[in-house]
Amino acid sequence: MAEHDDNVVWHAHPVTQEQRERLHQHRGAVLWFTGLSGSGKSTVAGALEEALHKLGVSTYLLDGDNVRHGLCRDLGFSDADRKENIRRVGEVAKLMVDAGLVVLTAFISPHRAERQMVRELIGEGRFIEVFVDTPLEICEARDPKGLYKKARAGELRNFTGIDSLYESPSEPEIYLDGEQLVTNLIAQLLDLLRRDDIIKA
Ligand SMILES: Nc1ncnc2c1ncn2[C@@H]1O[C@H](COP(=O)(O)OS(=O)(=O)O)[C@@H](OP(=O)(O)O)[C@H]1O
Ligand SMILES: Nc1ncnc2c1ncn2[C@@H]1O[C@H](COP(=O)(O)OP(=O)(O)O)[C@@H](O)[C@H]1O
Repeated sequence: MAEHDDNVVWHAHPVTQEQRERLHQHRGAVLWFTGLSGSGKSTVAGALEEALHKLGVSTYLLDGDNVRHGLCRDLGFSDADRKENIRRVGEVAKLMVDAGLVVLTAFISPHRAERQMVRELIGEGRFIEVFVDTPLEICEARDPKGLYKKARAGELRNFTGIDSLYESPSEPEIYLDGEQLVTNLIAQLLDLLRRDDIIKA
């Protein structure tokens, strides 16, 4: 892969992030959902986006399943490919935060190192790590896509939680009990966004 070229110079444009944020009447930030497959990332992120949209917040939801159909369609589930997946999504999220959006991302993002990489890329105060903590047994019982069944049968390799590692966040900005009602989880997330002055109280 080509590295950064010294002949490529950053260009500062006249309209700033601050001006875009003023227009949106809220700050730009990323809610980075992480958790096992089936933990509830997409469901909770989708419901939160709906609630924010009703409040007039400009949002965008980046979802692993969807991004892997386009931007990351060339990537699989080896450690190296997962790392590249998260790097690309982190860069896209950064641009969207610069545009002044509240970005929601729903990726397993199983490794601490990659989540830390995105945290540093986005910057403290704008990166909100949301740990959807649902026990493996519950995720496996939910199994909406039948993938755990396939992984247990040996038909799917490197499946997170089965034969590929998930490293739980040690200090997420918010911890969600993935067995609670989705409405309770949304209330907790909206409280956090108001408390951190991302959206208006
Ligand atoms: N081997 C393996 N391990 C984990 N997940 C797998 C695998 N193969 C396919 N899938 C499906 O891909 C979805 C996870 O993609 P992500 O981009 O979120 O993964 S990662 O962050 O790069 O680890 C994940 O979606 P979610 O269930 O929504 O998490 C699965 O449906
Ligand atoms: N808080 C919750 N309580 C009960 N079921 C849930 C909850 N959150 C998600 N689910 C269900 O669990 C399954 C997996 O949710 P999903 O959002 O697809 O997880 P992920 O995106 O983490 O793979 C879906 O069938 C969904 O309806």
